[in-house]
Amino acid sequence: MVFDLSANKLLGLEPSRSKILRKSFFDFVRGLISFPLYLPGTAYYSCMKGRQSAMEVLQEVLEERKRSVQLPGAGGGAMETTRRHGDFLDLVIQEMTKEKPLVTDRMALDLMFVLLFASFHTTSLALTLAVKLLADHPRVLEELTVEHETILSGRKACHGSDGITWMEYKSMTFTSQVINETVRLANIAPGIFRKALKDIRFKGFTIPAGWGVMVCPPAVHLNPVIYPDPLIFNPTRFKDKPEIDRGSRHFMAFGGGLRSCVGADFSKLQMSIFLHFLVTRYRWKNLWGGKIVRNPGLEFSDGYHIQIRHWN
Ligand code: HEM
Repeated sequence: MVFDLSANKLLGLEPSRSKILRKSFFDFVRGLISFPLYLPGTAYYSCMKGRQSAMEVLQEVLEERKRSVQLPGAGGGAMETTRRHGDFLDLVIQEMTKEKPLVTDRMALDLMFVLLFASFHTTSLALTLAVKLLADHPRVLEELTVEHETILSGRKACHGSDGITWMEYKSMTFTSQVINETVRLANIAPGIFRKALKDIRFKGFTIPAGWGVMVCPPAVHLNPVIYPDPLIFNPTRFKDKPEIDRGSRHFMAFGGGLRSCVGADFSKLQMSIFLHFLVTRYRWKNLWGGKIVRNPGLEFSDGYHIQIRHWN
């Protein structure tokens, strides 16, 4: 679901076409952090093959879209004369068809690849974990449901529309705590990379200029000094902590600083909408699976299967 939505909003792909791409991305993700042995049968090999076939599909999509626009010099001003699809690729093509484009074909392909990867693998994992944690913590589910039922009754009293408004989204304070607590425990990015631009003194050690530094978010998010009982799912620990929205030394699920996640706000919105409909319309119970492993990223080794039914 998350992949199809991302593929549609970014590249305008219909589900039938994004299915092919999804398979390649799954192969890519499976071997993303693996021993780099390029031999058939290894995780690394399937990762490289997955990337290759995803890039082939993306190349086709890019070529098709380029053919559908009028290039400068071919008469007329690029995008103005062509059909807009209302997706992110429109903007990329718009830049590529300028007289002096900043984006080359290669950059466009890498951009499409990285955005698809960054948007689906992360949010879908976080949502899966959220569904599991809520099923395992009925009191949290109850409080979350109350927040969303209150939104529904307020809406009925006012305008009766079905869509979530921005004000309603902004009123989802407990939902935001649930999301923060879920991504703290999920540690979807097990490592964040930076480069030391100058010598850095740290606790008696020097990190020389030019060295790569791997920041390890789980070491922060599971530190009992910062988060007492760190393995317990307790969304209220994020009550009254608005500063974590920008990322901090103590909360870096979406990274921090200049290179922090560009999709964080989008992803939180997407998760809030998902949770709104989930808790107001459905109930579910665990069937099997749900075993969490770290490889080193979050994985459900035997999947996570639930039975879901209409509730309201
Ligand atoms: C639960 C959802 C998500 C999580 C946990 C997550 C986490 C992260 C983390 C930890 C980083 C590294 C930040 C750093 O180095 O400081 C990152 C970077 C990035 N994320 Fe996300 N992300 C999520 C969703 C998304 C979505 C939905 C998109 C796109 C629509 C996205 C696009 C990106 C991009 C492009 C970068 C690279 C930013 C840069 O290097 O300047 N992410 N994300």
